[in-house]
Amino acid sequence: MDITDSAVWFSIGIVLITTIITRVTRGRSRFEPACSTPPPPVVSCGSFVGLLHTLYTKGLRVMILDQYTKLGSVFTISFFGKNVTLLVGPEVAEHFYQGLESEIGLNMLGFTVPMTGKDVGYALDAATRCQQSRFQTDALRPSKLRSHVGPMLQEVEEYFAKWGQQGTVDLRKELEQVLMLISGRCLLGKEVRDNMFGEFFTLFNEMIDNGTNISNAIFPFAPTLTNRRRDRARAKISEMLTKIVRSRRSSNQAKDDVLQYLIDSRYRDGRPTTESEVTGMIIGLILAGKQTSSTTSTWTGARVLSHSTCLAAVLEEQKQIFKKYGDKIDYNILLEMDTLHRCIKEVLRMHPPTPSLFRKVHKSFVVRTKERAEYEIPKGHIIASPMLFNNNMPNIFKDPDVYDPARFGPEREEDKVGGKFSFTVFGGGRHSCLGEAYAYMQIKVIWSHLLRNFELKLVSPFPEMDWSKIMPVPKGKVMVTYKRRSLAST
Ligand code: HEM
Repeated sequence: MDITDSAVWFSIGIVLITTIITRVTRGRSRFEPACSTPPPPVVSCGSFVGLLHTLYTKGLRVMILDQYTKLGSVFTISFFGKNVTLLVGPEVAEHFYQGLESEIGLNMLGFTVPMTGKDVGYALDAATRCQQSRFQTDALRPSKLRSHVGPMLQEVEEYFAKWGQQGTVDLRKELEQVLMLISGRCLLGKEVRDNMFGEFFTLFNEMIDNGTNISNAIFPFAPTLTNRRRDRARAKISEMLTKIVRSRRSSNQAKDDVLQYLIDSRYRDGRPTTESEVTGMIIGLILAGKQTSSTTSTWTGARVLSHSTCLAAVLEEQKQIFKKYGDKIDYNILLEMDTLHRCIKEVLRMHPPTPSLFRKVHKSFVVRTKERAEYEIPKGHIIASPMLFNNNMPNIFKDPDVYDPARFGPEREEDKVGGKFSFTVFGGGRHSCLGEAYAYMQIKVIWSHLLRNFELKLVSPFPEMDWSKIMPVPKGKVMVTYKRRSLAST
């Protein structure tokens, strides 16, 4: 990781968090009852300057490592009276992921509300959101996913059929496109995919571009130009989707896509979902899955194509599967692609699309470190689970800077040996990702097709990380040359 960039990212993160805490805590009592368990050690204002210096000169990981070595796995960064407590490593992560929402809040995700709308997700109370999560979980469960493989494959085949015999492309742009087509087809359905795909995703990209910057996260409702652009795009998206939901309902058309599942979902009291809830939930799913999957697909290309042993291993796997099943691909065959799966998982370890998760403490709680020290994390603190650091802890992941997919193989299983919360790239506990299986599935459909049909070479330098977004992405173009080939003849 680029040191300066990570430093900038972390500083921006700190500023963002401070601002959010200020906004969230404004007007509330600061008094917390005294207790016998001590609070975590604090990186005070004095050391804060040193901390920033380390951050800018040596990077985020070294900075956290310094504090981790000095203070242990739980420490608070305190500045201008605000507190962000880092919970480093799996031993102290349990309550972060498992705590009740009344105790550990998700307020940090409030910036998504202007995009998903006031009737869904983080705009709602936990009980209603839980029911909506159930609709989304059901829509993405394996029994439903099976039927998406065919349409995904068709989108992928049609898209890459347009490539010539050989050429040079920006892999990042190509993969973004194909993933949008897959979302259009499997999540949104035929009306969007066939009739308004271009317009829909132009608007969607406009909404994301103007809605997921650090500034939106700090001031999601301020009357800024970017917020206005975001809202304008969102209003048009909402209009398009509302028309589709209304038309499907009035004509009793039943489709096999996630949108239809959300339209047909009912709350426990029998109430059907409203148009604006369906619209908000489907936007939420695309929002959660689009950037994360396209970033991961691009990194998969960059890593595998830069690593001859991995490239040979994934190719050999495709050859063996091809020998067994010919060019047929279905849900079960995708599950057999273990080597490819591990290559993607290792990419996620090294390039987690969400480098850290944040929560707000609503009720003080006690954590116990592996050295048996106990600390009470006071109400009002922001807590962070820094995946970017956790995924690189050498006591869990051997030689963490080395791209080594075999670490997840049956002999090593480093993520399991380290304990329940060692690998939280898809979150964990109460709010773990609902789209994990879907994400792996679409990335495997794309990469198995590319490996089988093209000889690829990365021709631009290995990409750096662009930290200017809430979800960092590969910086610049990721240029790749391709030449058609047939796996059967290799
Ligand atoms: C490589 C791809 C992906 C990664 C790395 C990823 C990562 C995550 C993470 C870390 C969380 C937890 C957030 C938190 O605890 O604050 C999450 C939640 C979520 N993800 Fe994903 N995600 C991916 C793809 C997807 C896809 C494709 C979908 C849907 C189609 C999806 C839907 C969701 C939803 C709905 C939640 C919210 C769960 C809740 O709040 O209960 N994700 N994801």
